[in-house]
Amino acid sequence: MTELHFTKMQGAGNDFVVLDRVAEPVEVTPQLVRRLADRRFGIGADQLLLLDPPQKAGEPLRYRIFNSDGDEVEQCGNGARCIGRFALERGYASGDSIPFQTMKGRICVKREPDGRMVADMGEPRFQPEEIPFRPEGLQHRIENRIAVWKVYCEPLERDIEFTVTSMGNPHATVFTDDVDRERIDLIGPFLQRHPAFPESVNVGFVECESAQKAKIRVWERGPGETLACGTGTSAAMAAGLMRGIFERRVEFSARGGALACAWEGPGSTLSLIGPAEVVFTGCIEI
Ligand SMILES: N[C@H](CCC[C@H](N)C(=O)O)C(=O)O
Repeated sequence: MTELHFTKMQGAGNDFVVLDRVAEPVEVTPQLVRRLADRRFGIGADQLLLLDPPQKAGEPLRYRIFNSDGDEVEQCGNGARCIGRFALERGYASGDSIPFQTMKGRICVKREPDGRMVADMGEPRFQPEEIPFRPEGLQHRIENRIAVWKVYCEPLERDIEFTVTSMGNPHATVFTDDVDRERIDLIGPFLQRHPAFPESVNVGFVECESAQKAKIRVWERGPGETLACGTGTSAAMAAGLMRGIFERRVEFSARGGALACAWEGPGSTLSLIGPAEVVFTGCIEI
């Protein structure tokens, strides 16, 4: 048995177990991820975040993400802010910002004077092959600068419309009049199982209050509904800007807290602003 030191963190209620493998190399298997993420037999988390040494000389530290089901995924926005704060407080960078290498490219995280963290999430992508999304046979219309897809949702016995965005990981965004009444527990798994999403998908539900304000819920790939989803919020803001629904900065209220996104449009990267808090540190026998 060995002792594994961990830090429990959360960003707007999306919670993480963070491991510093620069200081404490440990083999991480899907079984270990599931055990650490288990809310009764383990520590409990939506995702496990790894801070790893650079993969190649001259590259930044590596940031890896595992969903609570043990699968490694490409990106996690709330996790980016948390791992950024974690790495800065451990002195892995001087100043108030730090870059990371992720599975799908480089991101950078910066500490704001008010204590919130800003994650530069890269440029949102919308082409089906970038998601990945295989819309064969699905109807769509072009709204402003983006395709809005339509699919018949058997569990609801009605059509649903969504846009697709990649933030490195795949997202479908459903705009709705009442986010609290949406059966996201039916629509989420339905789209995740749909053959159009060969790598499944995170499904966001957005209720616009104005061009600068919205409520959001996300049925994530992996844990299901989380209290907040950073990449889902980023994908929703990007899709909304392309549809002409949102302006270039939007304040979101998720069930676990407040997030904000700023994006100037295609050709620029999107910023995700929000909290990143340490809940407790500990060690566990593995
Ligand atoms: N469930 C996501 C990963 C975590 C995303 C979320 N927690 C965030 O803050 O972006 C996926 O399978 O792509």
